[in-house]
Amino acid sequence: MRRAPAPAKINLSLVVGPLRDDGKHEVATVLQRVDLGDCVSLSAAPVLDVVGFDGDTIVRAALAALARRAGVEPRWLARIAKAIPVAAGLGGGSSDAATALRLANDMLPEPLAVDDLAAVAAEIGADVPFFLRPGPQLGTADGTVLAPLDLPQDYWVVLVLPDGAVKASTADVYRRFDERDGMRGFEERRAALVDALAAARRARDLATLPGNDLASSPLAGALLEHGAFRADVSGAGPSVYGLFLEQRRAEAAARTLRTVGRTWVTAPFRDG
Ligand SMILES: C[C@@](CO)(OP(=O)(O)O)[C@H](O)COP(=O)(O)OP(=O)(O)OC[C@H]1O[C@@H](n2ccc(N)nc2=O)[C@H](O)[C@@H]1O
Ligand SMILES: Nc1ncnc2c1ncn2[C@@H]1O[C@H](COP(=O)(O)OP(=O)(O)O)[C@@H](O)[C@H]1O
Repeated sequence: MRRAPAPAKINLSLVVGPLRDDGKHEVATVLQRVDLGDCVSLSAAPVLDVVGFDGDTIVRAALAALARRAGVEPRWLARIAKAIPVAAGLGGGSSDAATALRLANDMLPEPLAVDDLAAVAAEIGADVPFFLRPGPQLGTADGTVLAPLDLPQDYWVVLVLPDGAVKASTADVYRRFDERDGMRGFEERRAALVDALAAARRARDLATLPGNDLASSPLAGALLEHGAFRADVSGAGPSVYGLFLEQRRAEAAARTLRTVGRTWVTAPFRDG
């Protein structure tokens, strides 16, 4: 049996552009894994089975796609221990899928090359290839073309999932963006993100990254009032994150915001 963590992500920036012919949007997004995570374990089994989380479709689809690409039968039992809230904009399903792909690929007699594994991941979802890579990444095209970023990691992250917030599907959130005609000026907004990334040497500099074009929340303002140097919605929401320089202030903010929803104090995920 092999086991590995499947960390959540936040989008430190999410610049959205035009709808493409394949139904996805051009984006430029800064993806950062955080230390709140699921755990995925994998063992050899007579058939493909996924246990531990009843609603899983994505780990199953990923393992089936890997087996097809590798020309083998999908003979794995995956076990998911869920800690990341579901449909919260924190990428839990994508992270589970990427972790399962990595573990299963390592068990193949002839593992797929890194690029082939990333291609299988991209078939499963736009966020999945990111979770195959270490460290923060800039995601472009539909989010699956990745480039590593050398960003500060010395801050605390408060996550808030507001009570009663039901996530519209990611597809609906992108559709609403189209209705707002938000894709105007995409090239300029993407260039502004690249410039801000080049300038980000200290944690506090992350405050100058462009925000989230898809979603906004008054909770971001509340986190800033509690001392966050940056706060925004993660992905299509509804989770909101705040970045703090001091653990003490992060914990105080999380305690106060427990009146509006579930909160976590975490930090950038470190490999190894
Ligand atoms: C918004 C983001 C930000 O990281 O994440 P979440 O908030 O869902 O975690 C991603 O772009 C979501 O990635 P993911 O959740 O993997 O999306 P997918 O399964 O590939 O696509 C679901 C649907 O979202 C829309 N979609 C997704 C990615 C993209 N670049 N453009 C889109 O328009 C499409 O309608 C697609 O059918
Ligand atoms: N292993 C899984 N973990 C979480 N969600 C899953 C999983 N498999 C399928 N899903 C479905 O994927 C959708 C997106 O879930 P998730 O990845 O948690 O959130 P998000 O896309 O908001 O980051 C949910 O509707 C959920 O039911």
